[in-house]
Amino acid sequence: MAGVLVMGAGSVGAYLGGLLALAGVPVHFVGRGARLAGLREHGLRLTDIDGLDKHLPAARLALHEAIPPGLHPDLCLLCVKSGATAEAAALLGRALPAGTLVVSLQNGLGNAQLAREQAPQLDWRPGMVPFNITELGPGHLHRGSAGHLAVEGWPTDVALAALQTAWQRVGMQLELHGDLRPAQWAKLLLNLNNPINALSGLPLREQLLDPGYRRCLAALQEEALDLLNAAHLPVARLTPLSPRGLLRVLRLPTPVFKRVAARMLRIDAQARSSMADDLLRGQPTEIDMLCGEVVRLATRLGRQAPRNARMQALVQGVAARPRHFSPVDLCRALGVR
Ligand SMILES: NC(=O)C1=CN([C@@H]2O[C@H](COP(=O)(O)OP(=O)(O)OC[C@H]3O[C@@H](n4cnc5c(N)ncnc54)[C@H](OP(=O)(O)O)[C@@H]3O)[C@@H](O)[C@H]2O)C=CC1
Ligand SMILES: CC(C)(CO)C(=O)C(=O)O
Repeated sequence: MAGVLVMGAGSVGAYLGGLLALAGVPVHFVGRGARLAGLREHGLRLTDIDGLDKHLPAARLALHEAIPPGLHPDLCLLCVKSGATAEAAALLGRALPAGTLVVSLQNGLGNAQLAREQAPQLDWRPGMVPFNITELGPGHLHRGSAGHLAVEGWPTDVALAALQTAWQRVGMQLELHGDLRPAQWAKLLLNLNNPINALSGLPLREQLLDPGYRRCLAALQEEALDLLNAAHLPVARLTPLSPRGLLRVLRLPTPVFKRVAARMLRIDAQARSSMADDLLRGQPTEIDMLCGEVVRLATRLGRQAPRNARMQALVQGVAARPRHFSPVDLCRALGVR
């Protein structure tokens, strides 16, 4: 590949761009603040749950505070949080040649469309990152769970085919989907755990081992699944269990859950959701793109999503006045038995 631009060199951008750099692709990273400073001082260390441990010294990284003028990348990876999408998309629209393919590797369903509205001349594609990436120290990104990346596209998309080949060289699988929405909804269902994880104050694995938090997750997912069913919107299967099967498994007693969901629990002991990271850093959360999307779906159907709406309000409240919710407190707040 001639080159890739990473817009937003945070957890996802630095990790996935770093893998491309390891595969020999010229990568330009645009970042800011402490994250960029960390990369400049320490370079990039990439580790994962399967034993990867690679270091790219800062001298080998093309790090920028703004998109370098005159850049003609094969494609761009948009890796900013949802609240920064509109601004980043407008900057990309001014800097990149018309027709450049830009993949949104962001959670939720609405980011690619939001970006398209800012810069319609670029070729925006939604993407999906199924695994967790955490910054373990300045410049040190760690993948703490597993899965295949997915992007909306076809094998005839030359830039995507090259991206697929480059990532494959370093063990990262990318699937192309003609319509990504079923996979995006499936990912959103899993992301309904993000606010629970953030409010629990616990690492993901420990939080999922608590039956009260799991009942809250099952309640949020069930509400969303009933609405998706009513709207005739298909949901992809991202895990060995179907989305409905997962509801039953989440409600099992913990010793049985541990056995049945062994693959789902293959998460690093320290990994937290990206929303937990946001709350810890005092940054805006993506709750509107997750529970908010479920509430909007309910409104479109003339129905309600009271539990997702309540969760949205809880996260907004905690962002203003930090606190943690015990499983009992959270079940009570969401009206879950
Ligand atoms: N982390 C994870 O495990 C996963 C995350 N995701 C999704 O991926 C997306 C990115 O998440 P994540 O990597 O965790 O986010 P991070 O906050 O770690 O990274 C985003 C980075 O982009 C920077 N940024 C934002 N706007 C600009 C700009 N205009 N110019 C330069 N830099 C900019 C941010 O700076 P600043 O902080 O100053 O705003 C930040 O450093 C989100 O939608 C998230 O939900 C999906 C799956 C897993
Ligand atoms: C991988 C997962 C589901 C949980 O870490 C995530 O998408 C996130 O943290 O935003």
